[in-house]
Amino acid sequence: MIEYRNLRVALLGAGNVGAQVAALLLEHGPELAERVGAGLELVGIAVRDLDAERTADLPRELLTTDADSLILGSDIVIELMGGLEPAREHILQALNSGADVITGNKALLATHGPELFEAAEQVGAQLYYEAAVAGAIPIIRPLHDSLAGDQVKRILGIVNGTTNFILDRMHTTGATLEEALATATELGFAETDPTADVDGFDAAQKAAILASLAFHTVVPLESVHREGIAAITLEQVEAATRAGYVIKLLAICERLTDAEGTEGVSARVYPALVPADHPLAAVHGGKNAVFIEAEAAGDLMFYGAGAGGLETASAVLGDLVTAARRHVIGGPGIAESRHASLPILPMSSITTRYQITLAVLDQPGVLAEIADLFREHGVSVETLVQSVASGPEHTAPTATLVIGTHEASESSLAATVASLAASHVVESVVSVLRVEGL
Ligand SMILES: NC(=O)C1=CN([C@@H]2O[C@H](COP(=O)(O)OP(=O)(O)OC[C@H]3O[C@@H](n4cnc5c(N)ncnc54)[C@H](OP(=O)(O)O)[C@@H]3O)[C@@H](O)[C@H]2O)C=CC1
Ligand SMILES: N[C@@H](CC=O)C(=O)O
Repeated sequence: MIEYRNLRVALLGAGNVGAQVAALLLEHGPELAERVGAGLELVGIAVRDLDAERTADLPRELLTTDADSLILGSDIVIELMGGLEPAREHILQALNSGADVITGNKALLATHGPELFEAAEQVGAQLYYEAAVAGAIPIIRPLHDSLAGDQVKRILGIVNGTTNFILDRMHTTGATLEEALATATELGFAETDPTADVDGFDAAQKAAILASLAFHTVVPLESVHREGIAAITLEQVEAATRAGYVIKLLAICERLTDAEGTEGVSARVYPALVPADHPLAAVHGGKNAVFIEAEAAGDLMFYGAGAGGLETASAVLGDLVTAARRHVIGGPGIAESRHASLPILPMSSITTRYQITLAVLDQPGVLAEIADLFREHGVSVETLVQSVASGPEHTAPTATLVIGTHEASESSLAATVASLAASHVVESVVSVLRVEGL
């Protein structure tokens, strides 16, 4: 028996995700009302173009281009427009009018999160964002609530479906990056501007959100080290496979102590070699997975669809039910806890393992010379594989060396690579990849 008045829900955006949210809400409205204890009335859907094709059949009379009027008088506003503006303006307008807000907009949260959370706190409203990281996978609520009493040490995640899809296609079918990206776009994984995926911006935004939440500190987007997959070649992918690895774009958020003893936070995104038998290597297609290492809970893994309209709509509707229940039950909003103020450590503070591929002269003394360069910079070599190359492009006999290191600091590794590049026995540094998950 529902006694509470209907809650007015405004939806901003009816694209890949928004259209599915609207369709599910209209289809399952009565069932959701039972779960909430109040009816959920979709009062309108703001779009740019009333005549654009939609991925779901939506009642024409719900569509409007007047987002401002729609927000006025709504209890809950769902922002699925994407981009920074006018999404930021609309969210602030909604919060300031006392509405709770749900968003999947990681770009906005990573850029203007503190301002938005502050605005929510001021008026006692809630800002929910489960869909902003890893699509359908519940990861925000576990970090926000379930692990609130624990100490998160490290998060290692595949958080961008598009790049995982691309790398997976390159590994499994030999497709080029461009071919695989075209398919990811058709499937609705890719951002409107897919360089946001390929160049690691999307993953960096998610890393900033995860690190801020996990370490209760503000981790600005600019502090996230970012490398994308644009430079990853089929040759590197094949070489990784031969060596027993797969290449994955990883987001890593870590609480660590640097060489000077400063405790801080590192958030970074880069393509890394992951051992083929590691669980992350088995994350295929547009799927995402997030590992969390926590002091008391130990290792946790979350896996599922990281992108896609329908899948992401599930996370949005979960937030909607949570927000609506709070309206029915009442009580103040719970402010985001971001007051730890841990320093953000630079990339030079991190340590990991590396795999360096070199084209070198194939002549006596070369190995000794290269070993000396590693020793000089304090980087310990763990494995070395040599293969001899021949062909018209080689004027002198050339060999390829694939060198795996023990754990080394980023700064020592950078110095080693600079010395290798300058060495007369090295024709070129073919690639440097970090190795994670060993
Ligand atoms: N796609 C995915 O798999 C995932 C997406 N997200 C996030 O969810 C959000 C939505 O993504 P997605 O659905 O893919 O985006 P789309 O680009 O497919 O859809 C955006 C929607 O917003 C509308 N819109 C854009 N600007 C305005 C404006 N100024 N005024 C009114 N309406 C506007 C568009 O209207 P019109 O249709 O008329 O052009 C469109 O309906 C983004 O923040 C994205 O990062 C999060 C997780 C996964
Ligand atoms: N473009 C994103 C969509 C979800 O956040 C991705 O590929 O993961």
